Amino acid sequence: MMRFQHRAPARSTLPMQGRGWRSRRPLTRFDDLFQDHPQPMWIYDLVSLRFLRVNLAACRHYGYSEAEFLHMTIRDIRPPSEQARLTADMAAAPHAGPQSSGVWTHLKRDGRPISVRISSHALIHEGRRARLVFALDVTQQVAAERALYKSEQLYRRLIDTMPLQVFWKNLDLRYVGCNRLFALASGLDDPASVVGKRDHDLPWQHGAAEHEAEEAEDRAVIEYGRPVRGREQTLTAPDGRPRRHLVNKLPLHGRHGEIVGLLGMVEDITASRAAGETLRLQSRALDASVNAILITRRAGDDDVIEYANPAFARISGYELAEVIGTDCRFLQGDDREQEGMLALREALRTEREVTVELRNYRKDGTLFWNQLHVAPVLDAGGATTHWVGVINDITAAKRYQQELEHQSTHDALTGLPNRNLFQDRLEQAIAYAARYGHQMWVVVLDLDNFKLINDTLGHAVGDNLLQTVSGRLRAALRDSDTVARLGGDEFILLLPDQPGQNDGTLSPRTVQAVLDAVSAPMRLGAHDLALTCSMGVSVYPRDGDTAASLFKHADIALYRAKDGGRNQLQFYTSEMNARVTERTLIEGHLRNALVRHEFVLHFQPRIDCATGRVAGLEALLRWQQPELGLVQPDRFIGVAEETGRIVEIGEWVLYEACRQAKAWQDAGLPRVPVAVNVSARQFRQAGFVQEVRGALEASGLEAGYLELELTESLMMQNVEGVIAAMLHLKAGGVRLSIDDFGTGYSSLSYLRRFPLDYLKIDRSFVRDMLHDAPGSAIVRSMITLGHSLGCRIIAEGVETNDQLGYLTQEGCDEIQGFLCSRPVTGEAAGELLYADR
Ligand SMILES: Nc1nc2c(ncn2[C@@H]2O[C@@H]3COP(=O)(O)O[C@H]4[C@@H](O)[C@H](n5cnc6c(=O)[nH]c(N)nc65)O[C@@H]4COP(=O)(O)O[C@H]3[C@H]2O)c(=O)[nH]1
Repeated sequence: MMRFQHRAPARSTLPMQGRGWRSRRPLTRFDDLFQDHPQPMWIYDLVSLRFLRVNLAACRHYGYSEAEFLHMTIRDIRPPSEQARLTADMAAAPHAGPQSSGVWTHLKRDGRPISVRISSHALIHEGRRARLVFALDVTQQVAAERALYKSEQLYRRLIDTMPLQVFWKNLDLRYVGCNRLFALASGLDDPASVVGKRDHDLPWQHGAAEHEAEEAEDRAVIEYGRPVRGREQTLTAPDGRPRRHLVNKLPLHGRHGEIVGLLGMVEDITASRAAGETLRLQSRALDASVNAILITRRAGDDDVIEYANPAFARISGYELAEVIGTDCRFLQGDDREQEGMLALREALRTEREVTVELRNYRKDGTLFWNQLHVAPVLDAGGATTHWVGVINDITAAKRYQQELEHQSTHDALTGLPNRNLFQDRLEQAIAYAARYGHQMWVVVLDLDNFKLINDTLGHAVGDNLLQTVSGRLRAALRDSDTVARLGGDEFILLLPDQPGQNDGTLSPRTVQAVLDAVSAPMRLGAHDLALTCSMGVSVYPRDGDTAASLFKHADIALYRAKDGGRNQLQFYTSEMNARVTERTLIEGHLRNALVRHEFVLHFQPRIDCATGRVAGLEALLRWQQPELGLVQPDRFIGVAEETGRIVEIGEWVLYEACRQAKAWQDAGLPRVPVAVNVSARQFRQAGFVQEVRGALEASGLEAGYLELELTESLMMQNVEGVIAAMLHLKAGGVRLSIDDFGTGYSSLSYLRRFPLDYLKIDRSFVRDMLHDAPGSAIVRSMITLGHSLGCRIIAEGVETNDQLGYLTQEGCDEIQGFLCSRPVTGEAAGELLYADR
C-alpha cells in the first residue's frame, strides 16, 4: 500500500474555516485522517480542475496511483455524458461551504463505471482555491434502486396491460391504487388521479345506488374476509353504453395476517357474452333448421362427422350419437358411383364450395334425394379445417319432376309410353338392331268400331275399355317389347327380334297374344263387349330403316287392314303405297272439284211395296274427275270427311237435290221426296238447319219433299243436340230417316226420342236375311221396331225377288235396290218418274 510519501509542509492543507487560510502549521493528524479515510477523497484545483491531493482509498477504488491522479483533472474520471453536467455543476457550486451534488457516474482506471454520491467542501489548498471531495460509492445502491424501479415499472406495466380493471382500497374504502383500465372506467385518465378517492368521488357514469351497493359489498369483504367471486353486473360505461362485468374481490392482508384493504378485479365480459349469445342463437338456428346440417373434419381419407343437427336425424333416421365420429359415406350405402359423387369429390379435393344432388339412404334403407351444399371452413391462415354440409331432402321435388317427366313421355289415361317416348325407343332399337343385324316389328293397332262404342256408350266406358286393353296388351307382351298409345284407339307395338324368327314374320304366338288381349270378352259396367282390332305391321329393315318410315309403313298397312273389312292383320307391302298415293291424289283433286263443277248427282228410286210406284229418290253423289273418270263415293267420301271438304260438298248436294226435285215437279212429274245423305261433320255445323232452310228457299221446293238421311252413328253422338236440331228440321216440315240402321249401337230409349219418318235397314241385313233364321228374324224385328216407333221401313240393297217377297211379307213399306233400279243420272231418274205417272 502506498503511503502518503510526498507529504511536505509546503503542501499542507487548511480548511477555510476555523484556523484561517494562512496558517502554515502542519496538521499531521488531519493528513492522516485524510490519507487513511476509508472513503475516497481528493482535493482539486477549482481553476485547473487538477487533482491536488488524493487519499489512499481513492487510489484503491479508482485504480490510479497517486502520481497518476496528480497528473489528471476531475474531468478525466467522468464519462463524456457527465461532462456537461459537471460544467453546469461547477458554475452553480457555492464558492464556500459544503455542497452535496448528488450521484455521479465516474470511471475507474479500467474503464468500469461506478456511481458515487459526491459531497464537497471549498478550501484553500496551498494557496489555491480548491475543493475537498468525498466520493461515496453507491453503485450497488443505485443498481438496487434501478432494479426496484424497473420491477415497479414492470408491475405497473403488467397491471396496465391486463385486460382487467384492477384496484385496491384501504380500510376506509379509499383507492390506494388501480390500473389504467380501471381509471378509464371510472372516468379518469390517470391511475394516480384515482388514489385517495372513494367511489362517489369518481366521475362514473352510473349513480349513487350502485356506489352504495359496491361499498357495502367492499365492507363485507373487509369485515368478514369473504371474497366475492364471479358476480356479474351491468354498468354504464363512460361512452354511455351498458357493459357486462364479472366482479371478483379479495381481502388484502397485512404482514401479520390482518386485513388492510381489498383487491378488486373487474372483467368486461360484454364481448364474450355477446359472442356467447351469438353462438347460442347460431346453435339454436342449426338445431331448428329444417335442413340437415353436418360439420365434418378431414381425418386421413375420411370426412368424419363432428356435428349433426336434429334435422339430420329426422331426415336420415339415424340417431345423432350413432353418426358422430363416423365418415359420411354411409349415407350412400353401396350406391357410390353417382354423378353427384364425382362432383363432390372434386370439390373436396380442390377445397371449393359445391351443390350436388345425391341418392342417399335412410337408416331403414329407403332412398331420399339429397341436394347437398358443401363449403369449406377456413382457419385464420386460410387452411381448410372443416366442411359444412347442408342436406336438403328434395325427394318430393324429385318425385314431382319424375312425375312431370313421366307425364311428358306417357299417356295419362293408360300409363303407357306416348308417341314421343315410343319414337325414342324405336330409334334406340333401330341403332341396336343395325349393330347386331337383328330385325324387329312395328305394329300399329287400331280398335275396330271404338268410336262407335265411345259415342254410344259414353266416354267413361270408352276410357275404361282403353285402360283394359292397355293392361292386357302390356301383360301379353315381353318386357323387352314396347306398347305405346298413339292417341284415340290407336296403339303401337315395338317387338324386337323374336327368338328363332328371322323370316320377316311375326311369331303366331305373339299375334295371337295380341289378338286375345283385345278380343277377350270384356265387361265394362253394365256392358258386355267383344272387340276386334286391325293391325298394320312394318318390319325393320325390310320396310324401312328409320323410325319415320317404319311408322309410316305400319300405318299404311293398318289403313289397308281397316279398309279390307277390319279385324285383320296386314303386313306392309310396297303395293300399299299405291293406295296411299291414290288417296293423296284424291285429296289433291278434291280441292278443286267443286269450283270445277265435277260433281253430279245420281238418283236411286225406292218403291212403295204396296203400290209398286216410286215412293222417293235418293240422291247419290258422283264425281266426274277428268283424270280419274267417274269416281264412286266410297273412294272419296271418306277423304272428304277426313279433310272436312264434305261440309261444302254436302251443301252443294243439298242445293242440287232440292233444285232437281223442284225442276221435276215444275216439269209436271210425280211429286216424290228426294233423300239426301248428311254426313256427321256437316250436320254438326252450327248453321246446318239454316242451310237446309236456305236450300229449300233457293229452290222453292216444299220442305215436305226433302228427306235427310242421318246415319245411326251420327245420331248417337251428342244425342240431345241432335234431337234439338232434328226437332227444328221436323218443325220446318223436312222428313228424317235413319240410314244404315242396325250397324250402330242405337239405344232404344234414344230411338224413341228421335222424330223419325223412315228407318232404313242396312243392306248387309237384307243380304244375309234369307241365309239363316237369325238373319230373317233380325229383319223382322227391325220392321216391327220401326213400325212401333211410327216410322215407315225402307229396306236397302234389295237385289232379288225373294228378298222382295220376304220383306213384303214382313210388312216392309218400301224397298230400294238394284232389283228396282241402280242409281241413275238425273235425266234418267226424270224418265223413271215420267214412266211412273
Ligand atoms: N250392293 C248393292 N248396293 C246397292 C244396292 N242398291 C243401292 N246400293 C248402293 O247402296 C248405297 C246406298 O247409299 P247409302 O247406304 O246411303 O251409302 C252411301 C252414302 O253413305 C255415301 N254417299 C253417297 N252420296 C252421298 C252424299 O251426297 N253425301 C254423303 N254424305 N254421303 C253420300 O256413299 C255411300 C255409297 O254410295 P253409293 O256408292 O252410291 O252406293 C249406294 C247405292 O249404289 C243394291 O241392291 N246392292
